[in-house]
Amino acid sequence: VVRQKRKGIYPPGPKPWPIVGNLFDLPSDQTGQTYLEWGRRNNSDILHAQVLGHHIVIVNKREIADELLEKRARNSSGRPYTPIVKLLDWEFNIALMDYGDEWRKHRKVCQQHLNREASRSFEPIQLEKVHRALLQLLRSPEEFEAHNRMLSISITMDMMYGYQVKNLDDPAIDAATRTAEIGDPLFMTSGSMINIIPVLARVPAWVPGAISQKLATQARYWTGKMKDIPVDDVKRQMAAGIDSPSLLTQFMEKKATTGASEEEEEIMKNVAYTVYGAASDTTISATATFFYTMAISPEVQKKAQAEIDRVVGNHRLPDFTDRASLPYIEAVYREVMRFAPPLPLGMMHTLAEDDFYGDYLLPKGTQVFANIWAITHDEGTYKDPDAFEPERFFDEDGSLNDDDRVLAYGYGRRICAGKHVASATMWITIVSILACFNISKAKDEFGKEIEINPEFEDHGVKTIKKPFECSITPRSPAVQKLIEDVVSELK
Ligand code: HEM
Repeated sequence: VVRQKRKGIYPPGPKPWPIVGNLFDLPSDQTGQTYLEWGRRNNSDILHAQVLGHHIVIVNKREIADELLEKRARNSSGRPYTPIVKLLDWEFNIALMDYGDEWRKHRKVCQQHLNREASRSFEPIQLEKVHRALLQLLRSPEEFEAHNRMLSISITMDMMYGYQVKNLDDPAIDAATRTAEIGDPLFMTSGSMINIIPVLARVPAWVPGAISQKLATQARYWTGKMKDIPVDDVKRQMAAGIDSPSLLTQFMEKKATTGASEEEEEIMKNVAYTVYGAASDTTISATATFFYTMAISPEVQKKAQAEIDRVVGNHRLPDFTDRASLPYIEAVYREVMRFAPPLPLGMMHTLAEDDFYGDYLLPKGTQVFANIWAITHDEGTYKDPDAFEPERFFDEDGSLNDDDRVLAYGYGRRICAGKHVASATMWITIVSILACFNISKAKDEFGKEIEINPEFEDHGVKTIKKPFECSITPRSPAVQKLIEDVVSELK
Protein backbone atom coordinates (compact mmCIF):
# COMPACT_ATOMS: atom_id res chain seq x y z
CA VAL A 1 0.00 0.00 0.00
CA VAL A 2 1.40 3.35 -0.91
CA ARG A 3 0.50 5.78 1.88
CA GLN A 4 -0.13 9.21 0.58
CA LYS A 5 1.13 12.12 2.57
CA ARG A 6 -1.81 14.11 3.85
CA LYS A 7 -2.00 17.45 2.17
CA GLY A 8 -3.14 20.54 3.92
CA ILE A 9 -3.29 24.27 3.76
CA TYR A 10 -1.47 26.60 6.09
CA PRO A 11 -3.50 28.61 8.59
CA PRO A 12 -4.45 32.10 7.34
CA GLY A 13 -2.04 35.01 7.51
CA PRO A 14 -0.61 37.88 5.50
CA LYS A 15 0.26 37.08 1.92
CA PRO A 16 3.93 36.14 1.62
CA TRP A 17 6.28 37.90 -0.83
CA PRO A 18 8.48 35.83 -3.09
CA ILE A 19 11.61 34.50 -1.32
CA VAL A 20 11.51 36.73 1.81
CA GLY A 21 7.95 35.66 2.62
CA ASN A 22 6.54 37.73 5.49
CA LEU A 23 9.91 38.99 6.73
CA PHE A 24 8.70 42.58 6.61
CA ASP A 25 5.25 41.84 8.03
CA LEU A 26 6.50 40.44 11.35
CA PRO A 27 6.05 43.03 14.09
CA SER A 28 9.10 43.93 16.15
CA ASP A 29 7.08 45.56 18.91
CA GLN A 30 3.51 45.35 20.27
CA THR A 31 3.68 41.74 19.12
CA GLY A 32 0.81 40.39 21.21
CA GLN A 33 -1.55 43.16 20.11
CA THR A 34 -0.44 43.01 16.47
CA TYR A 35 -1.02 39.26 16.19
CA LEU A 36 -4.43 39.66 17.83
CA GLU A 37 -5.18 42.22 15.14
CA TRP A 38 -4.00 39.77 12.44
CA GLY A 39 -6.43 37.26 13.95
CA ARG A 40 -9.34 39.71 13.69
CA ARG A 41 -8.41 40.62 10.13
CA ASN A 42 -8.21 36.97 9.09
CA ASN A 43 -11.10 35.87 11.26
CA SER A 44 -8.94 33.09 12.70
CA ASP A 45 -7.44 32.22 16.09
CA ILE A 46 -4.52 30.45 14.47
CA LEU A 47 -2.23 32.27 12.06
CA HIS A 48 0.66 31.50 9.79
CA ALA A 49 3.62 33.44 8.46
CA GLN A 50 6.64 32.37 6.53
CA VAL A 51 10.14 33.81 6.50
CA LEU A 52 12.63 32.50 3.93
CA GLY A 53 11.01 29.09 4.06
CA HIS A 54 10.70 28.99 7.87
CA HIS A 55 7.16 28.56 9.16
CA ILE A 56 5.78 30.52 12.11
CA VAL A 57 2.38 29.81 13.66
CA ILE A 58 0.74 32.10 16.20
CA VAL A 59 -2.12 30.93 18.38
CA ASN A 60 -4.47 33.51 19.88
CA LYS A 61 -6.86 31.14 21.74
CA ARG A 62 -6.32 29.25 24.93
CA GLU A 63 -7.97 26.01 23.76
CA ILE A 64 -5.78 25.80 20.66
CA ALA A 65 -2.60 26.53 22.64
CA ASP A 66 -3.58 23.84 25.18
CA GLU A 67 -4.20 21.36 22.39
CA LEU A 68 -1.00 22.03 20.45
CA LEU A 69 1.46 22.77 23.26
CA GLU A 70 0.12 20.71 26.16
CA LYS A 71 -1.76 17.70 24.80
CA ARG A 72 0.60 17.27 21.87
CA ALA A 73 3.70 18.25 23.87
CA ARG A 74 5.63 15.20 22.63
CA ASN A 75 5.76 16.85 19.24
CA SER A 76 5.82 20.51 20.25
CA SER A 77 8.52 20.99 22.86
CA GLY A 78 11.47 21.86 20.66
CA ARG A 79 13.38 25.06 20.16
CA PRO A 80 14.76 26.00 16.77
CA TYR A 81 18.40 25.49 16.03
CA THR A 82 19.63 29.03 15.64
CA PRO A 83 23.26 29.58 14.66
CA ILE A 84 23.36 32.72 16.76
CA VAL A 85 23.14 30.62 19.95
CA LYS A 86 26.45 28.99 19.12
CA LEU A 87 27.97 32.28 18.00
CA LEU A 88 27.06 33.94 21.30
CA ASP A 89 28.27 30.98 23.37
CA TRP A 90 24.76 30.64 24.73
CA GLU A 91 24.62 26.88 24.32
CA PHE A 92 24.53 26.58 28.12
CA ASN A 93 21.08 28.21 28.11
CA ILE A 94 18.40 25.63 28.95
CA ALA A 95 15.61 27.80 27.60
CA LEU A 96 17.26 27.68 24.17
CA MET A 97 18.13 23.96 24.07
CA ASP A 98 16.24 21.76 21.64
CA TYR A 99 14.02 19.01 23.06
CA GLY A 100 16.25 16.01 23.64
CA ASP A 101 18.58 14.31 26.12
CA GLU A 102 20.74 17.33 26.83
CA TRP A 103 17.69 19.48 27.64
CA ARG A 104 16.08 16.63 29.63
CA LYS A 105 19.12 16.27 31.91
CA HIS A 106 19.18 20.00 32.58
CA ARG A 107 15.44 20.27 33.09
CA LYS A 108 15.58 17.43 35.63
CA VAL A 109 18.09 19.36 37.73
CA CYS A 110 15.90 22.50 37.48
CA GLN A 111 12.95 20.43 38.62
CA GLN A 112 14.86 19.00 41.58
CA HIS A 113 15.89 22.40 42.90
CA LEU A 114 13.05 24.66 41.79
CA ASN A 115 9.97 22.53 42.41
CA ARG A 116 7.30 23.80 44.79
CA GLU A 117 8.82 22.22 47.89
CA ALA A 118 12.53 22.73 47.10
CA SER A 119 12.07 26.36 46.14
CA ARG A 120 10.87 27.08 49.68
CA SER A 121 14.51 26.91 50.76
CA PHE A 122 14.95 30.28 49.03
CA GLU A 123 12.23 32.01 51.08
CA PRO A 124 14.67 33.51 53.64
CA ILE A 125 16.64 35.08 50.76
CA GLN A 126 13.48 36.46 49.15
CA LEU A 127 12.26 37.89 52.45
CA GLU A 128 15.60 39.49 53.29
CA LYS A 129 15.99 41.14 49.89
CA VAL A 130 12.41 42.41 49.95
CA HIS A 131 13.02 43.97 53.37
CA ARG A 132 16.13 45.69 52.03
CA ALA A 133 14.08 46.94 49.08
CA LEU A 134 11.48 48.38 51.49
CA LEU A 135 14.24 50.41 53.16
CA GLN A 136 15.42 51.65 49.77
CA LEU A 137 11.84 52.67 48.90
CA LEU A 138 11.68 54.55 52.18
CA ARG A 139 14.93 56.41 51.50
CA SER A 140 14.63 57.19 47.80
CA PRO A 141 11.11 56.36 46.58
CA GLU A 142 11.64 58.24 43.32
CA GLU A 143 14.23 55.62 42.36
CA PHE A 144 11.73 52.77 42.62
CA GLU A 145 12.65 51.42 39.19
CA ALA A 146 16.29 50.97 40.21
CA HIS A 147 15.21 49.39 43.51
CA ASN A 148 13.01 47.00 41.56
CA ARG A 149 15.96 45.93 39.40
CA MET A 150 18.20 45.57 42.41
CA LEU A 151 15.58 43.45 44.21
CA SER A 152 15.13 40.93 41.45
CA ILE A 153 18.82 40.69 40.57
CA SER A 154 20.00 40.40 44.16
CA ILE A 155 17.53 37.59 44.89
CA THR A 156 18.65 35.62 41.84
CA MET A 157 22.38 36.06 42.45
CA ASP A 158 22.00 35.05 46.09
CA MET A 159 19.84 32.01 45.26
CA MET A 160 22.16 30.71 42.59
CA TYR A 161 25.62 31.68 43.87
CA GLY A 162 25.31 33.18 47.35
CA TYR A 163 26.68 36.28 45.59
CA GLN A 164 25.83 39.49 47.42
CA VAL A 165 25.07 42.28 44.96
CA LYS A 166 25.87 45.61 46.59
CA ASN A 167 24.65 47.92 43.85
CA LEU A 168 23.67 47.96 40.20
CA ASP A 169 27.23 48.82 39.13
CA ASP A 170 28.38 45.44 40.37
CA PRO A 171 30.71 43.88 37.73
CA ALA A 172 28.66 40.65 37.51
CA ILE A 173 25.48 42.63 36.81
CA ASP A 174 27.25 44.86 34.35
CA ALA A 175 28.47 41.81 32.43
CA ALA A 176 25.01 40.18 32.40
CA THR A 177 23.31 43.42 31.31
CA ARG A 178 25.76 43.93 28.45
CA THR A 179 25.38 40.30 27.38
CA ALA A 180 21.61 40.69 27.17
CA GLU A 181 21.76 44.14 25.56
CA ILE A 182 23.93 42.89 22.73
CA GLY A 183 22.61 39.36 22.51
CA ASP A 184 18.83 39.73 22.81
CA PRO A 185 18.25 41.69 19.59
CA LEU A 186 20.58 39.33 17.73
CA PHE A 187 18.61 36.38 18.93
CA MET A 188 15.24 37.56 17.69
CA THR A 189 14.13 35.93 14.45
CA SER A 190 13.97 39.13 12.50
CA GLY A 191 16.92 40.67 14.36
CA SER A 192 19.71 38.76 12.77
CA MET A 193 20.09 37.52 9.24
CA ILE A 194 22.40 34.86 10.70
CA ASN A 195 19.37 33.08 12.10
CA ILE A 196 17.80 32.97 8.72
CA ILE A 197 20.82 32.41 6.51
CA PRO A 198 23.04 30.10 8.60
CA VAL A 199 25.97 30.32 6.20
CA LEU A 200 26.56 33.92 7.32
CA ALA A 201 27.72 32.54 10.66
CA ARG A 202 30.95 31.51 8.94
CA VAL A 203 31.85 35.04 7.83
CA PRO A 204 34.69 36.24 10.07
CA ALA A 205 33.94 39.22 12.33
CA TRP A 206 36.45 41.54 10.60
CA VAL A 207 34.65 41.41 7.25
CA PRO A 208 33.00 44.81 6.75
CA GLY A 209 29.26 44.53 7.15
CA ALA A 210 29.38 41.40 9.31
CA ILE A 211 27.75 43.39 12.06
CA SER A 212 26.12 40.49 13.82
CA GLN A 213 29.48 38.71 13.90
CA LYS A 214 31.15 41.68 15.54
CA LEU A 215 28.41 42.05 18.11
CA ALA A 216 28.51 38.34 18.75
CA THR A 217 32.23 38.58 19.56
CA GLN A 218 31.44 41.26 22.15
CA ALA A 219 28.51 39.30 23.52
CA ARG A 220 30.77 36.23 23.86
CA TYR A 221 33.25 38.25 25.87
CA TRP A 222 30.56 39.48 28.27
CA THR A 223 28.94 36.05 28.45
CA GLY A 224 32.28 34.69 29.66
CA LYS A 225 32.49 37.39 32.33
CA MET A 226 28.88 36.83 33.35
CA LYS A 227 29.71 33.18 34.02
CA ASP A 228 33.14 33.54 35.64
CA ILE A 229 32.61 36.38 38.13
CA PRO A 230 29.96 34.67 40.31
CA VAL A 231 31.58 31.22 40.05
CA ASP A 232 34.90 32.67 41.26
CA ASP A 233 32.95 34.22 44.12
CA VAL A 234 31.53 30.81 45.07
CA LYS A 235 35.11 29.50 45.31
CA ARG A 236 36.06 32.48 47.46
CA GLN A 237 33.08 31.88 49.77
CA MET A 238 33.98 28.24 50.17
CA ALA A 239 37.62 29.04 50.94
CA ALA A 240 36.40 31.52 53.58
CA GLY A 241 34.02 28.91 55.01
CA ILE A 242 30.87 30.95 54.29
CA ASP A 243 27.73 28.83 54.58
CA SER A 244 25.12 29.72 51.97
CA PRO A 245 21.96 27.93 50.84
CA SER A 246 22.72 28.85 47.21
CA LEU A 247 22.39 26.25 44.51
CA LEU A 248 26.02 26.31 43.48
CA THR A 249 27.63 26.53 46.94
CA GLN A 250 25.50 23.60 48.09
CA PHE A 251 26.56 21.64 45.04
CA MET A 252 30.25 22.48 45.44
CA GLU A 253 30.12 21.40 49.05
CA LYS A 254 28.51 18.13 48.05
CA LYS A 255 31.18 17.70 45.41
CA ALA A 256 33.93 18.28 47.99
CA THR A 257 32.47 15.73 50.40
CA THR A 258 30.72 12.99 48.43
CA GLY A 259 32.03 13.79 44.96
CA ALA A 260 30.28 14.70 41.72
CA SER A 261 31.04 14.14 38.06
CA GLU A 262 32.29 16.79 35.65
CA GLU A 263 29.00 16.49 33.82
CA GLU A 264 26.97 17.13 36.96
CA GLU A 265 29.05 20.20 37.67
CA GLU A 266 28.60 21.49 34.14
CA ILE A 267 24.82 21.03 34.33
CA MET A 268 24.62 22.75 37.70
CA LYS A 269 26.56 25.74 36.42
CA ASN A 270 24.41 25.89 33.29
CA VAL A 271 21.29 26.00 35.47
CA ALA A 272 22.73 28.90 37.47
CA TYR A 273 23.77 30.85 34.34
CA THR A 274 20.39 30.28 32.71
CA VAL A 275 18.40 31.30 35.74
CA TYR A 276 20.05 34.72 35.86
CA GLY A 277 18.82 35.54 32.38
CA ALA A 278 15.45 33.85 32.81
CA ALA A 279 14.61 35.20 36.25
CA SER A 280 15.69 38.81 36.39
CA ASP A 281 14.12 40.70 33.49
CA THR A 282 10.86 38.78 33.74
CA THR A 283 10.46 39.48 37.45
CA ILE A 284 11.53 43.11 37.01
CA SER A 285 8.86 43.51 34.33
CA ALA A 286 6.10 41.97 36.47
CA THR A 287 7.07 44.13 39.46
CA ALA A 288 7.10 47.27 37.32
CA THR A 289 3.55 46.36 36.22
CA PHE A 290 2.62 46.03 39.88
CA PHE A 291 3.86 49.57 40.71
CA TYR A 292 2.05 50.95 37.68
CA THR A 293 -1.27 49.22 38.30
CA MET A 294 -1.24 50.27 41.96
CA ALA A 295 -0.62 53.91 41.02
CA ILE A 296 -3.70 53.86 38.76
CA SER A 297 -5.94 51.73 41.02
CA PRO A 298 -6.39 53.39 44.44
CA GLU A 299 -9.51 51.30 45.20
CA VAL A 300 -7.68 48.01 44.67
CA GLN A 301 -4.90 49.23 46.90
CA LYS A 302 -7.29 50.15 49.69
CA LYS A 303 -8.95 46.74 49.60
CA ALA A 304 -5.58 44.96 49.59
CA GLN A 305 -4.33 47.03 52.51
CA ALA A 306 -7.53 46.45 54.48
CA GLU A 307 -7.02 42.70 54.06
CA ILE A 308 -3.38 42.92 55.19
CA ASP A 309 -4.31 45.06 58.22
CA ARG A 310 -7.01 42.56 59.18
CA VAL A 311 -4.86 39.42 58.83
CA VAL A 312 -1.29 40.55 59.53
CA GLY A 313 -1.97 43.59 61.71
CA ASN A 314 0.34 46.56 62.16
CA HIS A 315 2.96 45.14 64.48
CA ARG A 316 4.95 43.03 62.06
CA LEU A 317 5.73 42.74 58.36
CA PRO A 318 4.01 40.01 56.33
CA ASP A 319 5.81 36.71 55.70
CA PHE A 320 5.20 33.57 53.67
CA THR A 321 3.02 31.95 56.34
CA ASP A 322 0.38 34.61 55.60
CA ARG A 323 -0.11 33.65 51.97
CA ALA A 324 -3.05 31.28 52.38
CA SER A 325 -4.94 33.82 54.53
CA LEU A 326 -4.73 36.67 52.01
CA PRO A 327 -6.98 35.83 49.02
CA TYR A 328 -7.24 39.39 47.75
CA ILE A 329 -3.43 39.70 47.56
CA GLU A 330 -3.43 36.41 45.65
CA ALA A 331 -5.90 37.91 43.20
CA VAL A 332 -3.71 41.03 42.82
CA TYR A 333 -0.77 38.73 41.95
CA ARG A 334 -2.85 36.84 39.35
CA GLU A 335 -4.12 40.09 37.86
CA VAL A 336 -0.61 41.63 37.60
CA MET A 337 0.53 38.54 35.67
CA ARG A 338 -2.57 38.62 33.44
CA PHE A 339 -2.50 42.35 32.79
CA ALA A 340 0.95 42.41 31.19
CA PRO A 341 2.64 39.02 30.75
CA PRO A 342 6.41 39.81 30.68
CA LEU A 343 6.97 37.56 27.66
CA PRO A 344 3.83 38.36 25.65
CA LEU A 345 4.45 35.56 23.16
CA GLY A 346 6.12 33.20 25.62
CA MET A 347 8.87 31.33 23.79
CA MET A 348 8.62 29.47 20.51
CA HIS A 349 7.91 25.73 20.52
CA THR A 350 9.17 23.96 17.40
CA LEU A 351 7.45 20.92 15.95
CA ALA A 352 9.46 17.72 15.63
CA GLU A 353 7.12 16.30 12.95
CA ASP A 354 4.36 17.53 10.64
CA ASP A 355 1.15 18.13 12.54
CA PHE A 356 -2.40 19.11 11.65
CA TYR A 357 -4.83 21.38 13.37
CA GLY A 358 -8.13 20.61 11.68
CA ASP A 359 -7.31 20.95 8.01
CA TYR A 360 -4.37 23.20 8.65
CA LEU A 361 -0.92 21.79 8.01
CA LEU A 362 1.75 22.73 10.53
CA PRO A 363 4.95 21.48 8.92
CA LYS A 364 7.84 19.94 10.83
CA GLY A 365 10.11 22.69 12.18
CA THR A 366 7.29 25.23 12.51
CA GLN A 367 7.84 27.66 15.38
CA VAL A 368 4.58 27.78 17.32
CA PHE A 369 3.98 30.80 19.55
CA ALA A 370 1.15 30.95 22.06
CA ASN A 371 0.10 34.60 22.09
CA ILE A 372 -0.09 34.79 25.88
CA TRP A 373 -1.03 38.45 25.71
CA ALA A 374 -4.04 37.71 23.48
CA ILE A 375 -5.10 34.75 25.64
CA THR A 376 -4.98 36.78 28.86
CA HIS A 377 -6.92 39.58 27.13
CA ASP A 378 -9.60 37.35 25.63
CA GLU A 379 -12.91 39.13 26.22
CA GLY A 380 -14.73 35.81 26.39
CA THR A 381 -12.81 34.83 29.52
CA TYR A 382 -11.76 38.19 30.96
CA LYS A 383 -14.47 40.82 30.67
CA ASP A 384 -13.09 44.30 30.05
CA PRO A 385 -9.59 42.84 29.72
CA ASP A 386 -7.73 46.16 29.70
CA ALA A 387 -9.05 47.06 33.15
CA PHE A 388 -7.05 46.09 36.25
CA GLU A 389 -9.58 44.15 38.34
CA PRO A 390 -8.43 41.51 40.84
CA GLU A 391 -12.16 40.92 41.54
CA ARG A 392 -12.34 38.86 38.34
CA PHE A 393 -10.57 36.05 40.23
CA PHE A 394 -13.38 35.62 42.77
CA ASP A 395 -16.49 33.45 42.65
CA GLU A 396 -19.86 34.89 43.50
CA ASP A 397 -19.63 33.45 47.00
CA GLY A 398 -16.52 35.58 47.58
CA SER A 399 -13.91 32.83 47.45
CA LEU A 400 -10.98 32.75 45.03
CA ASN A 401 -11.97 31.02 41.81
CA ASP A 402 -10.08 28.12 40.27
CA ASP A 403 -8.47 30.22 37.50
CA ASP A 404 -5.12 29.79 39.21
CA ARG A 405 -3.00 28.82 36.25
CA VAL A 406 -0.75 31.77 35.53
CA LEU A 407 -0.52 31.69 31.75
CA ALA A 408 2.44 34.08 31.78
CA TYR A 409 4.62 31.09 32.65
CA GLY A 410 4.07 29.44 29.29
CA TYR A 411 3.22 25.98 28.12
CA GLY A 412 3.66 22.24 28.32
CA ARG A 413 7.00 20.61 28.98
CA ARG A 414 8.79 23.93 28.44
CA ILE A 415 6.69 25.78 31.02
CA CYS A 416 8.76 28.17 33.14
CA ALA A 417 11.03 26.01 35.30
CA GLY A 418 11.15 28.74 37.94
CA LYS A 419 7.44 29.46 38.28
CA HIS A 420 7.32 28.59 41.99
CA VAL A 421 10.28 30.84 42.73
CA ALA A 422 8.77 33.60 40.58
CA SER A 423 5.40 33.28 42.27
CA ALA A 424 6.99 33.51 45.73
CA THR A 425 9.13 36.51 44.79
CA MET A 426 6.18 38.33 43.25
CA TRP A 427 3.86 37.55 46.13
CA ILE A 428 6.21 38.62 48.94
CA THR A 429 7.09 41.78 46.98
CA ILE A 430 3.45 42.71 46.44
CA VAL A 431 2.29 42.02 49.99
CA SER A 432 5.27 43.71 51.65
CA ILE A 433 5.09 46.88 49.60
CA LEU A 434 1.33 47.18 50.09
CA ALA A 435 1.71 46.62 53.83
CA CYS A 436 4.13 49.55 54.06
CA PHE A 437 3.42 52.09 51.32
CA ASN A 438 0.75 54.02 49.51
CA ILE A 439 1.43 54.26 45.80
CA SER A 440 -0.26 56.98 43.81
CA LYS A 441 0.18 59.20 40.79
CA ALA A 442 2.83 61.88 41.28
CA LYS A 443 1.62 65.50 41.60
CA ASP A 444 2.87 68.55 39.76
CA GLU A 445 3.80 71.87 41.40
CA PHE A 446 0.11 72.87 41.55
CA GLY A 447 -0.84 69.66 43.34
CA LYS A 448 -2.48 68.26 40.24
CA GLU A 449 -2.05 64.54 39.51
CA ILE A 450 0.29 63.73 36.65
CA GLU A 451 -1.32 61.21 34.33
CA ILE A 452 0.81 58.15 33.59
CA ASN A 453 1.43 57.18 29.99
CA PRO A 454 -0.06 53.66 29.81
CA GLU A 455 2.42 52.41 27.19
CA PHE A 456 4.71 49.44 27.60
CA GLU A 457 8.08 49.03 25.92
CA ASP A 458 8.03 45.94 23.83
CA HIS A 459 11.15 44.53 22.23
CA GLY A 460 9.43 41.67 20.51
CA VAL A 461 10.45 39.13 23.14
CA LYS A 462 10.13 40.96 26.45
CA THR A 463 7.84 43.73 27.49
CA ILE A 464 8.15 46.21 30.35
CA LYS A 465 6.26 49.29 31.49
CA LYS A 466 7.78 52.47 30.11
CA PRO A 467 9.44 54.56 32.87
CA PHE A 468 6.97 56.68 34.80
CA GLU A 469 6.75 58.82 37.89
CA CYS A 470 4.70 57.92 40.93
CA SER A 471 4.49 58.82 44.58
CA ILE A 472 5.44 56.15 47.14
CA THR A 473 4.91 57.16 50.75
CA PRO A 474 5.03 55.15 54.00
CA ARG A 475 1.57 54.37 55.38
CA SER A 476 2.54 55.44 58.91
CA PRO A 477 5.54 56.39 61.08
CA ALA A 478 5.12 53.01 62.81
CA VAL A 479 5.66 51.11 59.58
CA GLN A 480 8.73 53.18 58.88
CA LYS A 481 10.18 52.03 62.20
CA LEU A 482 9.22 48.42 61.50
CA ILE A 483 11.22 48.48 58.27
CA GLU A 484 14.24 50.15 59.87
CA ASP A 485 14.23 47.66 62.76
CA VAL A 486 13.90 44.60 60.53
CA VAL A 487 16.75 45.71 58.26
CA SER A 488 19.03 46.71 61.14
CA GLU A 489 18.78 43.14 62.44
CA LEU A 490 20.08 41.76 59.12
CA LYS A 491 23.75 40.95 58.81
C1 HEM B 1 7.56 36.69 36.59
C2 HEM B 1 8.58 35.94 36.33
C3 HEM B 1 8.72 34.95 35.20
C4 HEM B 1 7.98 34.79 34.05
C5 HEM B 1 6.77 35.59 33.59
C6 HEM B 1 8.56 33.67 33.31
C7 HEM B 1 8.07 33.19 32.10
C8 HEM B 1 8.67 32.16 31.38
C9 HEM B 1 8.20 31.69 30.09
C10 HEM B 1 6.99 32.24 29.33
C11 HEM B 1 9.03 30.70 29.69
C12 HEM B 1 8.94 29.91 28.37
C13 HEM B 1 7.85 28.86 28.49
C14 HEM B 1 7.53 28.14 27.20
O1 HEM B 1 8.45 27.81 26.44
O2 HEM B 1 6.33 27.90 26.95
C15 HEM B 1 10.03 30.52 30.74
C16 HEM B 1 11.05 29.59 30.69
C17 HEM B 1 11.97 29.41 31.72
N1 HEM B 1 12.00 30.07 32.93
FE1 HEM B 1 10.76 31.55 33.52
N2 HEM B 1 9.62 33.20 34.02
C18 HEM B 1 9.75 33.94 35.18
C19 HEM B 1 10.69 33.75 36.17
C20 HEM B 1 11.60 32.72 36.24
C21 HEM B 1 12.42 32.42 37.37
C22 HEM B 1 12.39 33.16 38.71
C23 HEM B 1 13.21 31.35 37.02
C24 HEM B 1 14.24 30.60 37.84
C25 HEM B 1 14.33 30.62 39.15
C26 HEM B 1 12.87 30.99 35.65
C27 HEM B 1 13.44 29.95 34.93
C28 HEM B 1 13.06 29.58 33.66
C29 HEM B 1 13.75 28.55 32.88
C30 HEM B 1 14.98 27.74 33.32
C31 HEM B 1 13.07 28.45 31.66
C32 HEM B 1 13.39 27.52 30.49
C33 HEM B 1 12.54 26.28 30.55
C34 HEM B 1 12.76 25.32 29.39
O3 HEM B 1 13.03 25.77 28.27
O4 HEM B 1 12.63 24.11 29.60
N3 HEM B 1 11.87 31.84 35.22
N4 HEM B 1 9.78 31.42 31.77
